[in-house]
Amino acid sequence: MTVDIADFPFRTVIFDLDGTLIDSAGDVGAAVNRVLADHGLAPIDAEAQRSLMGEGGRVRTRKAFALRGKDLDEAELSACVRDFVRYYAEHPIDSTVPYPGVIGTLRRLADAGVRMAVCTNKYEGSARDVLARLGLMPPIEDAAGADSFDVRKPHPGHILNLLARMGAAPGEALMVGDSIHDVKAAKAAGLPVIAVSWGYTLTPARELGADAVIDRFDDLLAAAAQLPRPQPQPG
Ligand SMILES: O=C(O)COP(=O)(O)O
Ligand SMILES: [Mg+2]
Repeated sequence: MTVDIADFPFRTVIFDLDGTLIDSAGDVGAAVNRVLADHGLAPIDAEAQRSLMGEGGRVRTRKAFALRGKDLDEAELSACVRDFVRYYAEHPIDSTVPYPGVIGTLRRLADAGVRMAVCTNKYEGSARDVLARLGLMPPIEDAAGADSFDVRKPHPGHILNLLARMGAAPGEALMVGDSIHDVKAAKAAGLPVIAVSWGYTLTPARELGADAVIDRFDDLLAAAAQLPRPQPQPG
């Protein structure tokens, strides 16, 4: 189905990053495995690494060590997270790529004047670095991470603070993500949400409670066109 971009009903789109715009689990997982190796622990395989995506580096590091039978106290965890961030920064895009259709779709949206930003549980610095290296910033104009505000997904404040920072109206915004954290944050913030089915979620995308699900990034415009149009806010 071809969609006229002029019919795109939202002025702003907030995208989740990992598992939605970019396939990053390989590079993230390699950094996790380096930290485990520093502690004499065996690496975690690719499938398990994918299941650790979506809640950010601190949760991922804690769960990775737990999978290897080691419970870290808060100070040990902080040190391991610092190492993870450093290792990840050394090799952020060795295997990371935007999913098929991302670059073309973002370009079409940007050309139509739609504003776009990323709301991720990655740290903001890591997110900006990866987006810039992949040539996605612009068209992505802002990125908020786990450390940008005092709340993060699934808290709605992660999205709402980002929209406020952009000067964008929540009532005219759409969220797109791959996990239950994205859907919960969007719904609590009052945004319609489209789930993508190729991400890292263990829950099938159609069970996340999103307003629509897409199986290809190229279907984003058509799916958005089917959603109830945002109502202009008075004032
Ligand atoms: O787990 C992460 O580091 C971030 O994941 P997200 O981009 O899907 O929020
Ligand atoms: Mg994600």
